[in-house]
Amino acid sequence: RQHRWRCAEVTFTCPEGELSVMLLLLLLLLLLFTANRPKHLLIYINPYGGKRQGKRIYEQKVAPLFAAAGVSTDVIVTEYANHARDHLRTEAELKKYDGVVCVGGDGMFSEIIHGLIWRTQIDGAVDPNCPDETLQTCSLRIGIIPAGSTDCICFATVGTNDPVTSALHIIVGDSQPMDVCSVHHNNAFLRYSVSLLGYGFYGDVLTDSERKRWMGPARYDLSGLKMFLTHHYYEGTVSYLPARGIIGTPRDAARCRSGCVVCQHNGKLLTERSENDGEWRTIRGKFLAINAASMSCACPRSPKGLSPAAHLADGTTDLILVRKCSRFDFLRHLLRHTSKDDQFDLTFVEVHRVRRFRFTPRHCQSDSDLELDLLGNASKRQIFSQICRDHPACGCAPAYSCWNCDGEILTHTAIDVRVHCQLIKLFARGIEEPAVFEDLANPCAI
Ligand SMILES: CCCCCCCCCCCCC/C=C/[C@@H](O)[C@H](COP(=O)(O)O)NC(=O)CCCCC
Ligand SMILES: Nc1ncnc2c1ncn2[C@@H]1O[C@H](COP(=O)(O)OP(=O)(O)O)[C@@H](O)[C@H]1O
Ligand SMILES: [Ca+2]
Repeated sequence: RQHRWRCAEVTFTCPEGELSVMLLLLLLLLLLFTANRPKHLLIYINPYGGKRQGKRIYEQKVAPLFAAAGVSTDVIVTEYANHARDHLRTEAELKKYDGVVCVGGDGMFSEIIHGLIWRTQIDGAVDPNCPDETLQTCSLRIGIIPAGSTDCICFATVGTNDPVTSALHIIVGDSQPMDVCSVHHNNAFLRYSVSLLGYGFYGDVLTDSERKRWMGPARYDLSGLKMFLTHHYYEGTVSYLPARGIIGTPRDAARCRSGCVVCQHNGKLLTERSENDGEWRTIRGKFLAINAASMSCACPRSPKGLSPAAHLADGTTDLILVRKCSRFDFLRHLLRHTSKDDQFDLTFVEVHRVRRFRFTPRHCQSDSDLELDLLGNASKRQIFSQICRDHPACGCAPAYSCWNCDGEILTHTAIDVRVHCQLIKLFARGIEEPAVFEDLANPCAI
């Protein structure tokens, strides 16, 4: 609640008519030319997200504010999934606008960035399929009016999921840079991600929850419980390029806040330096979850987020590996998403701040890789007998999961992920620290 903004009317009185006209003109000029306020916005509403209230939220809470602030709008209510993405990619006359706004959840935001980033690369003659290309930054800012199920991107950039607050951040023209991960497979582009890329637990929760969409946001709670009880683990190899020379670690007590110096420092450093600096590291094992959090992923379900010290715009993602453990231990880890305890202070959890990572599930590894896994001299048959011992009930190879990519299912399992520092900008300013009242002895002075 402390991050909520509200409108207020202030009446100024001025004894002289001429002076009041001058002040009014000055104010109008300031608003027109000095502030970075948007004047014309392209708005996409997902009528299908969250509790299906997107259209009502926009019409009742947001449109009147835009009108009062003199912001003109072109509004499109989407008619099908990927409508907004495809419109932005091919049709939208982007030159007319100062920004694009989505009304919906993380899935709707994802559509917008896919449309905008794709369009920017094609216009700039950059090949989005090449994972090593330096992507062009998008010039249009993006606003989010939360009307989805988790709304983690809004919560982690504003501090609250409140349509009025988000509308006011858009109106005053705030600007918050944000990192974007590109996801590729064999030199083919798959998706972009800004919040959570999760394999295993979060991939399974998402797949199961999509079948329960009729339940609205509560679908995640039911699927979360079901997947917790199912307790699947997945084998594979994770390789990563640690972020070197940057300030900040995933275990810091400090948080990414408005005007974050870590983002400013690392952003500058990483744009100047070749990202291939450093050595790749490899980890093989059995995991309950592999999560990459490019921001804290804070949301009402997890107010600190999956990686509380992650940064919005530092050019890195926090790679969290939760190794196979008992249900009880996994529950301890999950409960720490919701409490103040350090969720990484567990023997089966490790976290690395990285610029790039790859994952290959066990079933995609070549035979020679598999043989190497088992001390070099194990035959393929021995490897399969190992698998069957782990799954006595079904006697088959272990199942494989999918990736949860900002709440969208990604069925490719073997992926190559690279962080693009500050590729997009939001109409936000990061989470503001609560005001510190210094003059407590004299509250009137405050
Ligand atoms: C037994 C106690 C369990 C407590 C678990 C609490 C877990 C909270 C995790 C929050 C993760 C947030 C990451 C955000 C992901 C969103 O992008 C994604 C899509 O959002 P939207 O399009 O708005 O619906 N949401 C999810 O994947 C939901 C994950 C919920 C898992 C329980
Ligand atoms: N008009 C529409 N009909 C059906 N699906 C849509 C429509 N517009 C957008 N979508 C899709 O709806 C999905 C969920 O959207 P989102 O806004 O994230 O809501 P939620 O937070 O409830 O998941 C996204 O995959 C998006 O592409
Ligand atoms: Ca980041």
